[in-house]
Amino acid sequence: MSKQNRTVVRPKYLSDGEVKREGGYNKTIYQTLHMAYKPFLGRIGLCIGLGVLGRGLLLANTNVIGYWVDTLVGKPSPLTGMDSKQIIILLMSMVLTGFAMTLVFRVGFSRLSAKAISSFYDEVTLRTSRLPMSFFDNTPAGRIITRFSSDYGNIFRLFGGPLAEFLAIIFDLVMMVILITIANPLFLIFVLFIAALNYLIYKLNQAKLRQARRELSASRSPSIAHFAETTQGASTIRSFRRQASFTERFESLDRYYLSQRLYTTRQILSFSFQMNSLSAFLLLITGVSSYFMVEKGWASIGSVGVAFTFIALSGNTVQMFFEWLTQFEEAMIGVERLDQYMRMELEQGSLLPASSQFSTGHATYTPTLEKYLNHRRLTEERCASVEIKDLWFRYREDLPWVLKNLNLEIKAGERLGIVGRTGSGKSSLIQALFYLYPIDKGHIAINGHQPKLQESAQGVDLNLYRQSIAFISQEPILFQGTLRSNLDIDNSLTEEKLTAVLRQVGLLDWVLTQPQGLDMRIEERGKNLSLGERQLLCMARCLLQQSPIVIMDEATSSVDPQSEEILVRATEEFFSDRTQIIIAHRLSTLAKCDRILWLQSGEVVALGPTAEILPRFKKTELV
Ligand SMILES: Nc1ncnc2c1ncn2[C@@H]1O[C@H](COP(=O)(O)OP(=O)(O)OP(=O)(O)O)[C@@H](O)[C@H]1O
Repeated sequence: MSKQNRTVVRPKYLSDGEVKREGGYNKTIYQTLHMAYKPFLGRIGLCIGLGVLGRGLLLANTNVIGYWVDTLVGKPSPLTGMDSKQIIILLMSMVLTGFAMTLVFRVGFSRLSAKAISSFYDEVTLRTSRLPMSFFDNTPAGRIITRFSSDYGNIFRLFGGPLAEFLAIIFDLVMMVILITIANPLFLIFVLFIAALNYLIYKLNQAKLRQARRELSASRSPSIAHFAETTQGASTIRSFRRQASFTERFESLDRYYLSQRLYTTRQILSFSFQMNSLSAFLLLITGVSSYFMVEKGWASIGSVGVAFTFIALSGNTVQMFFEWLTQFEEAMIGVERLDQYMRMELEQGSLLPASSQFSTGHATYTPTLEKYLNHRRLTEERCASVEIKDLWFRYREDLPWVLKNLNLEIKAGERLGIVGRTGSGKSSLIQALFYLYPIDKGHIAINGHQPKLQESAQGVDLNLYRQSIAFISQEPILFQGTLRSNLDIDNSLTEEKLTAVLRQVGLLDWVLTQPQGLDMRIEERGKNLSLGERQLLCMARCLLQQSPIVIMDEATSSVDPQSEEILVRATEEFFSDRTQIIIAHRLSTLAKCDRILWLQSGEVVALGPTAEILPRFKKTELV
């Protein structure tokens, strides 16, 4: 397909923005593969040794048969003096030993390689889950999914097993060169000539093939991203009857992907055709030359038989080698794309767990520190104070400030309500409290502790800091799994404790009516539960977390009056000994707050006792 043709298919609203690399691979991928295979190098070396020997024994049969032919026509050979029975036994033993060695190599190598490449996947996951929030804001989910599914699929399809096949082909080629040379060194010239021509054809195609595969990988994610977005918004799309435009967009993106696939397939076919033609041509030359070599007495019939068999076989093997090489390239492009995620800078203050094996320059916990932190809390008190000092906050350097010079102290055990019109910065203040985005100016501290965001800075561990805040968000977040796993994330709580908390939030009767009780299945994002049930479950999870600070972001906006009452009670009773920060659109929920913070365009309009600020806010904003 011509370049022009391919541009026509490209959809006009392809907005995925995948970065397409050109030229050679990123050098870091070799380091990455080395780190993945390092723990297995000894055993892999042993498997490879067995593989080479095994293939050698299987192929050397041809040489033994060649010597046998020479013996039969009366020429001296290494087998002179052996009878047919002994030669057959020798051949059989070589085949059986070679077969057993090849089997051990294939099975052993494939298992080790699969383990090595899975460790790479784990390491990428460890780092990707710790990337800054801005990465997730700016990267469509489909693009991330493609890297972890399609790209990783390409890697595993080769490194997870068939790489042994590819290596076996390489062993065959090496052994063939050795065995041809043993049969008659003159044939080495043919072998080198064949190898050079094959290499030339490969080089002529390599850049085009590599680029086609890269483009193919990059063209997959826009349609997957669009698909994911469509399934998430299916009910909205139906209610606005926008199915047609979504389908059209999907088809357009999919056509783009298919055109890339077609283009790549054509490149591979053209390459295969060139290799096939070359093999046929070379076989003809070798056949004719061998005839003249025997005629001139430069080679025995047996050695010509051996060399001709190998050269005919090597034509196929070389072709297979280059076909595998293109698959290898596809896998390497996958490694390159995942490696890119693995090398990204982590969120400020985030450290890799001590179990991380790859050294990529990211800060990592020591096992002692990790163990120590597992049993630590920021404070053993039931509540904690929050200090916000000269805080300026924005989501990215190129975006405007959303919180401007905020100064505020929330006392331990205080209940603070936050009000403000939509877009005034209420939720952003919560993001800032968690340090989810870098804070360039000012700081926030809990009980006087700021998180340690740089290695050289002072402060407490970021996770320890975050654990001291529990959050009930606008949209209750539940995960696929059981009810129990959603409440007890690290599986450390007793049944009694879980039941007691469910009773507190008024959900126990409902749970008991479920056939599987606490083990009932929760679907993706809790979509098999009502919004109110989801919110109450999040409330229960929050209670179990026992954090000294509890944040509720519009927690009462979408539950029925009865559930709202439970939530209001929960705020007043269950969390009464905690520091509470409440953002509620129903101002009745805020009536029991000690103080109200009134925000407008990211600035403080007023901060004071509820009885004073709430009526002022109502008068100004709700008239
Ligand atoms: N992830 C983000 N990236 C960039 N800008 C954002 C992001 N989230 C919010 N903003 C911007 O920050 C400003 C404050 O938004 P915020 O969500 O804090 O308002 P809010 O007071 O909580 O509004 P609401 O009551 O509607 O939830 C808005 O202008 C919004 O566009």
